[in-house]
Amino acid sequence: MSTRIAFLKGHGTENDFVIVPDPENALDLSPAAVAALCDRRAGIGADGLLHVVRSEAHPEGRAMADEAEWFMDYRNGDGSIAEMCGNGVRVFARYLQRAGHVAEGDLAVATRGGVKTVHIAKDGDVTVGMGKALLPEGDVTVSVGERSWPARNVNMGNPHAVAFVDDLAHAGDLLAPPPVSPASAYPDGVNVEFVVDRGPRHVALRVHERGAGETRSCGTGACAVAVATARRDGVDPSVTGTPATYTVDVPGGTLVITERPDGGIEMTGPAVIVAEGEIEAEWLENALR
Ligand SMILES: N[C@@H](CCC[C@H](N)C(=O)O)C(=O)O
Repeated sequence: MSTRIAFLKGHGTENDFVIVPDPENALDLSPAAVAALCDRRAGIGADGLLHVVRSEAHPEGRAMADEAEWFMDYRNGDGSIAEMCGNGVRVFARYLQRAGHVAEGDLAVATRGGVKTVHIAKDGDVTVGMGKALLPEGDVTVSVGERSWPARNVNMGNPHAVAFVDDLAHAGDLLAPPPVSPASAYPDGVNVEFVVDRGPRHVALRVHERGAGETRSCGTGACAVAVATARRDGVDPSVTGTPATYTVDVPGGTLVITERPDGGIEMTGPAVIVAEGEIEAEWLENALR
């Protein structure tokens, strides 16, 4: 490991990330190292970490290298691995553009959830083709204290439970993961979204993310919410043949989600780089002691 490690800090609707460019996959980013970097008091602080690696250089990216030059090795803030991060992939693309690796326009990014197509627009927004939602059968219940709600199980490459509530305050302080039952529906843990209506095809959410706690936004969560809301409303683009667009307010901004008749979901929102710097290798070594 070199004595200093370059990093950037970025966010998408305030879902924030430490970005670590490492094209040749030379760094040993253990779960403990990721958790130390994402620590908001003793580290840089973030909901998650975007390890930027050439697909060819990463064992989980290699099979996608013909389609996508870059692999998003996404880690949650507690060091755990996740399949996908919708805000992360947009910030990842913004980093690649800023670093001169790609131009505005379309690019493909390899993720554990498959290859995603990203469009970097001139106006600053970034759109990602998230693929299709899976809606596993079976009843799921989300609880907070004395209250509980039926929830929709939605898989966006990663697992979500979407509960419609009367008031977002009913989600409580979200300092701990809200219990979801049956636990067997989510053997690898779950991201939980609480949703209220704001208007026609317009909702707002709060989210408790697996591996990160309550965050200001979750892109895969916003897509899960858009699909769950559409089905609740009797809207299914594969039946009507018409795309359905939902506006999803998150605590950190707004995301616009469109589901097409072929089931493909696109998400648009801002992606911002706010700082860059160097990590002291000595600090990291001490943090891991
Ligand atoms: N914030 C992300 C989701 C990150 C992964 C999630 N915590 C999980 O463990 O599945 C997003 O924008 O999608």
